[in-house]
Amino acid sequence: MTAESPRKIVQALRENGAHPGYMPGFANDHETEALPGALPQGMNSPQKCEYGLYAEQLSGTAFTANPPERTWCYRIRPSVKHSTRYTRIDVPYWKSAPHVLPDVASLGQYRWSPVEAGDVPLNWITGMRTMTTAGDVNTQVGMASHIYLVTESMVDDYFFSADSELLVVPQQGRLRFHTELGIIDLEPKEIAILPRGLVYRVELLEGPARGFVCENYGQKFELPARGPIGANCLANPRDFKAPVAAFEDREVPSTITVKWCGQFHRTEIGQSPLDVVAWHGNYAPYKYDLRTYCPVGAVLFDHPDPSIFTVLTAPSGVPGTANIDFVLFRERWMVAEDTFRPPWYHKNIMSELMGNIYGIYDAKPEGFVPGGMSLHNMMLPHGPDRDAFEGASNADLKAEKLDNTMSFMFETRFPQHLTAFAANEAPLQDNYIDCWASLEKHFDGTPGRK
Ligand SMILES: O=C(O)Cc1cc(O)ccc1O
Ligand SMILES: [Fe+2]
Repeated sequence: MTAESPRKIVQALRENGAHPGYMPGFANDHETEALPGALPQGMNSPQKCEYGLYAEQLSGTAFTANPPERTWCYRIRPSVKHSTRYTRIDVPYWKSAPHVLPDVASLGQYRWSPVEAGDVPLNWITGMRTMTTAGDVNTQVGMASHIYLVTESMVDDYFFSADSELLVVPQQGRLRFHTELGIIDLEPKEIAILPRGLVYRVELLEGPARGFVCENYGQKFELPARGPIGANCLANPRDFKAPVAAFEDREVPSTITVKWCGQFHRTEIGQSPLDVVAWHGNYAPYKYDLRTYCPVGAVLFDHPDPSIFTVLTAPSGVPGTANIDFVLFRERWMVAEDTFRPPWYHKNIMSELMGNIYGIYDAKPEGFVPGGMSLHNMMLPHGPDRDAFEGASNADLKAEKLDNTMSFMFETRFPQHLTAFAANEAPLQDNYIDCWASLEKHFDGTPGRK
């Protein structure tokens, strides 16, 4: 086993005190209290709550959804207690769909080098850089992809998105999400899901921090149907961790910024809104260690569709056709015989936004670097670059470990539109298309495998 193996990680966690701050399970019905007895038992709305707390429900699905997702919070003050009306503010780099610019061509194969943070301090809100948008935030379909750059903490400033759930994929640095429902620490090789409507602030633990965000306007991410794979492997439910309750009783002038229908609004509040002393329910943030993802793949020949590597999927309402699939390309053994092992050449009705967390991606040995992104939009051809093609076509097909590699894909059924930032400001690799230019013609009309 390597240093990165799940067994070693679990052992290390035990030695360090076994993460007292998290509860295992995907979309479990959790209960947690930071003060003894704060959580009512057997009912949700007692006439008076323990400690003088207020009961408040956060509904993440329609009341009548099946299953409904909601969480009961027992808090120092109800969230409605804020001191000013909402004031519209500008967050110029965080865009929402529909955002189709007449002078930006989204049709094309695109690749970007890593976006770097400059000298201006950036927090979770000001450092969000939208790369693509798809669908429509108002009708709750589609998504946006972002790069985040964080060089400073939010202190008495809080945020929530009414538009979306955020899937956070760190690539560099460490962040702490102080949320209404508890604290999540996040670093590369982990992901977090921040549900729609949840209030939080983001502290920089180790900077600069950079990563990718998939902003899901639609139905929540869920575990994919397992079909013939059966009950185990891929992302196992127990490896998702929700935080235990943690609250702040802090009376200081604070702000809450709300993303709502693509606009940003701010209100002032006289205290920390992270004042939930106890909660129970199945609508919560969670984190997941990507090293616990157990890949299943070709054990004899051929290359399966990348859906085999789906970590989470957000349904679109059309069965089998996701609003978003979150797909992980991680370390694994390649053993397929008489097979071209890297991804094949293809055109896809879904649009593919990829990011590199670390290492080398097998279809693109050069240019697709950690922190970088690529976009292969709806029905646009792509596949291995020339070196990957020639290398894999002539390789000695012994069992080989693809080691030290982690890339991912946000794959959506909707075409993705570039923002002006992606087209003009981010480090676009203008020569990306050339990576296929030197693919040779091998055909000469005579039979034989060449
Ligand atoms: O384009 C890509 O590199 C992503 C991808 C990987 C794969 O193994 C099969 C299809 C696919 O789109
Ligand atoms: Fe692809």
